[in-house]
Amino acid sequence: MAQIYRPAKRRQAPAKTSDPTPVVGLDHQGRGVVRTSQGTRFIDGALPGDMIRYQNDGKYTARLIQIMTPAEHRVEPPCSFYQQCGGCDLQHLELSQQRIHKQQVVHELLQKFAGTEPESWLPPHGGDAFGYRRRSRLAVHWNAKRQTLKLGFRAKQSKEIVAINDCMVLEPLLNKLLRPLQALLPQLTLLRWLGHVELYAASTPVVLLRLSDWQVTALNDDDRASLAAFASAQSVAIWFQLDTGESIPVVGEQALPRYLTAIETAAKRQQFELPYTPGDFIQANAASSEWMVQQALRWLDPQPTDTILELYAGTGNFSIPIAATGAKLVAVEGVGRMVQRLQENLNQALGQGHTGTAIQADLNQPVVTLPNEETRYSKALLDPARSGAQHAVALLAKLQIPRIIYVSCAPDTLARDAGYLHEQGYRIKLAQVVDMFPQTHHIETIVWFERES
Ligand SMILES: C[S@@+](CC[C@H](N)C(=O)[O-])C[C@H]1O[C@@H](n2cnc3c(N)ncnc32)[C@H](O)[C@@H]1O
Repeated sequence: MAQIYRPAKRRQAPAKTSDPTPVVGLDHQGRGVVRTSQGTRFIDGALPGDMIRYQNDGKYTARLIQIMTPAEHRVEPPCSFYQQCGGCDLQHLELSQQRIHKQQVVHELLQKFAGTEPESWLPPHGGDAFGYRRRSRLAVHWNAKRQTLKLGFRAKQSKEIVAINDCMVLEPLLNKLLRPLQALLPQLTLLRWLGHVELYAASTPVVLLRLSDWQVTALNDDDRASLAAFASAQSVAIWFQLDTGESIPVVGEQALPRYLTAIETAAKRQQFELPYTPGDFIQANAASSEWMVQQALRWLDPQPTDTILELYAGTGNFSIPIAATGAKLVAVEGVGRMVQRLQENLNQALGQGHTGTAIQADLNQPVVTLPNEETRYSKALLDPARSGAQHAVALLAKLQIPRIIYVSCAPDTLARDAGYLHEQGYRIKLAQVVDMFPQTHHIETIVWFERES
């Protein structure tokens, strides 16, 4: 009989637990940093000032095994899901220190990757520590064999779903929907097409069910009755989102929900209610967003003589307050249906004779053509997604726009883009962190660039 050579399976040596090691930093993803003769390691849950033991679990990462001496600003995380849920990864750090840390991260990334730093910082702006999220996406997993449902958030560093029935950062109105939703979903035939659930709490609360491979005509009477009973008991509207990206109201209030934006000057405050389609972007934290819009507008200082270019405009959170000052506005957004909504919002909020134009363009393309290419813009505001605005900042620099207000939700891409603007002759006059996502490592920053003449 032929003998087949089989190499002995290599046994992985069990990971070694480190000696007691001091944590010396906190990175922009909220991970503690240790430095040893073998290199740097990033460790979830560790804080600068902790003395810890850890085990390596990746090329640059390690797992926290024991906190031998806790850092001065370490606190007991109040959420019972903290150990498993990947959501609020800075709950173990005192809130005021979270904000100091966020500013420090942006400062260091700007120094390191942009080779520049702001001439001044304003202290971080903070709002409510909990109960602030008015928009959230919940992952769903239905185990048909066991007939069990998981509705919640992804676990730390994993695709696993942690079932959550109480989330401390959700607006209470949304938090109270979690248990009833966990009871509702297993009753629905359409559960097998359900990809995820989104919750919105701006005007009418909305539950959006994201369905894959599904036809509206397939909604059966039992499902419709269950959804209607839920919508009525919980005072919510239920919407479906289809593969096309289109969202449709199914039961409950059929009109579009609305979010608020405003412009405030010493003389007056003007508030606008902007319709939006569930599934499209709205800022997650209503109070911080409203504050941020005011701050960005104070720095932008729109005047009726200005022509302002706004990039990544969404449905008008900044655009409507800017155009309300009488400044001429060209607002660019990538998603076609949001551009349409933005133009309608401008028309409805500001009435006849306003000077706001919404246009569609993919700002991730290296070349973006704006209408009336000869237009001289006096100021610009941009608010990109996490991937930043690599090509868009090149456009702004090419147009030689004297003042740029950059609203960023990702400090690493902000630093990259700031580096480019710095090379093109811009300085950072002022910066401020807005704590839009307390308890998490996510960092929102407003940065004011001025072009050296
Ligand atoms: C962070 S949101 C800001 C929206 C708006 N400023 C607000 O406060 O509601 C980013 C916006 O950029 C849009 N966007 C993302 N990628 C884009 C692209 N490649 N080109 C143009 N717009 C894009 C998104 O649709 C979204 O509306």
